[in-house]
Amino acid sequence: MEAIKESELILNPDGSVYHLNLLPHQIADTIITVGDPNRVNRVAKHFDNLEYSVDKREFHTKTGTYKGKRFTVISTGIGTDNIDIVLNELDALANINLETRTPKSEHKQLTFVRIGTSGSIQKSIPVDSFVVSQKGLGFDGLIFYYESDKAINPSFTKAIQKHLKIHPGKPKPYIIDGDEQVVKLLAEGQGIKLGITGSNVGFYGPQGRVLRAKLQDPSFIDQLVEFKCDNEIITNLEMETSAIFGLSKILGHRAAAINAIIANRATGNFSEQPKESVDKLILYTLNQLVKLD
Ligand SMILES: O=P(O)(O)O[C@H]1O[C@H](CO)[C@@H](O)[C@H]1O
Ligand SMILES: O=c1cc[nH]c(=O)[nH]1
Repeated sequence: MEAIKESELILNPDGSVYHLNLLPHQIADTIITVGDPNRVNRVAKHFDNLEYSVDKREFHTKTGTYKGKRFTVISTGIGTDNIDIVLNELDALANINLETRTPKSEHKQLTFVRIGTSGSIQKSIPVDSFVVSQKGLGFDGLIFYYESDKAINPSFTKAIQKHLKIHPGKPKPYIIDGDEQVVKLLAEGQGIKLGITGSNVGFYGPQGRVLRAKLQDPSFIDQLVEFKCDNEIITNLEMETSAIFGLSKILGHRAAAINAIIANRATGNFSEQPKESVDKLILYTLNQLVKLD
């Protein structure tokens, strides 16, 4: 098999992958992703022991065990463009022989779980609640750079493309399923909501926020609120889930996401205790994930 060229799979002088600075033995099979680099320590402080701690740019990584299960927690920074880097480099660590630069003959499936913050678009989902993403709805267009026909949920993607009045200059929206088993496990807790999570390419205009710049389509959030397919609704907006779900499906991994709702866009409220909410979410998620095979 032909080796992947140095310009395509870039390795640092110590053999680690280019942006993450990680070596294959430094990652676990279960990987928690968070947007904020500061959140990595807030997850890893619960570990029984810490094996590795590696930082480069916004990508901070810690690997250790919690209740005997091995976890890696990594910050992705903000946005689906960073997810392209994080998912491809983590997959390379697991599934490419970095010495021969060829894909390994045996596929290793990783499990990705995003622990994030998000804004609810439904009145009925208050701040400080937790939402598990049954599906990711992408406005980013990232997966269309890959062969992704088999990754998308065809009926939901068709339904959202029909429902939304999307300006032709914007990427087409797409919907991807989260991993059924991991989603179910994360949704077990009392009061946890399930829904479709929208991932937008920005925090302000792309999520319908107006400060000074006027929106091309002021009805966008209302259109999202009204969408329903097979009794599933769009619950919340953030900036990474669609790409994590999409690339995981394309690369043969499992993915789920759970978000603390810190803003309610329908009522205009912001959480009075976002840090406490996220810390509660972290502990809940770790305790659920130790039950995973
Ligand atoms: O809190 P994190 O995980 O960063 O997630 C949300 O917060 C950031 C925006 O403030 C975006 O990354 C969004 O997805
Ligand atoms: O409304 C919100 C809150 C957190 N993160 C987002 O991307 N949007």
